[in-house]
Amino acid sequence: MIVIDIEKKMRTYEGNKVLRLNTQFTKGAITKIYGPSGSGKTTLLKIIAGLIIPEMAKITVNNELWQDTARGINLSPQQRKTGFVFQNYALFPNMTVKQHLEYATGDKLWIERLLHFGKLETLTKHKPEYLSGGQQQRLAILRALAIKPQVLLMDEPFSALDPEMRGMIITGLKALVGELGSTCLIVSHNPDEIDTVDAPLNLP
Ligand SMILES: Nc1ncnc2c1ncn2[C@@H]1O[C@H](COP(=O)(O)OP(=O)(O)OP(=O)(O)O)[C@@H](O)[C@H]1O
Repeated sequence: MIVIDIEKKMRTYEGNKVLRLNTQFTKGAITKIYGPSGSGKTTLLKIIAGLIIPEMAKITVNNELWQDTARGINLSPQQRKTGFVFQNYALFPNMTVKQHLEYATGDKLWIERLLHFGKLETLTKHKPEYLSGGQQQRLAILRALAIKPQVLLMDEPFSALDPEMRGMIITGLKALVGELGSTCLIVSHNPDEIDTVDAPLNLP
């Protein structure tokens, strides 16, 4: 579970805006995050991952304090070990599909399972430039899952997938999140994309 209380000034083209949030996200479940462009969806994910430092933050994950600006506590992104699916995938150009996963984990059985889940078993020797957009996006999802993260942060993770593939990935992802007991946040533009048990978070 993530318990979060944050304030972050955002420099937008309309002037300064403050992202304020005091809420919690359930373990073993997916929460969707909506909001107009520029409302701070990506910023929120990066704050949780430790990639953006807010003016005020208290973030607790499964009873472990990750950040408390009042007490000068701030775990590094490496210490937080979140799984992150970036909007632009951020794949390694010189690594094959399999190397991306081996870089994250030594668990060979888990890698096999992920490759099957992401329908990439036949493409293990390919580098990103030889993958389609949808295959690259699936690889980004698998890499994020490879570390069996307590916290899985996904920024528009299904945007390049066709409806059939999207349905399969979402079904598999829900099962994996439940199995790992991860807290998963998904930024989405499409309210109907994925139905979840938890109520969505709507940023103004
Ligand atoms: N490190 C930062 N410090 C201050 N402001 C930032 C920082 N990073 C981004 N911003 C600003 O915060 C605002 C919110 O950006 P963000 O990317 O979180 O929006 P978003 O809701 O994800 O939008 P979109 O749906 O278009 O991806 C933007 O105006 C952006 O310029």
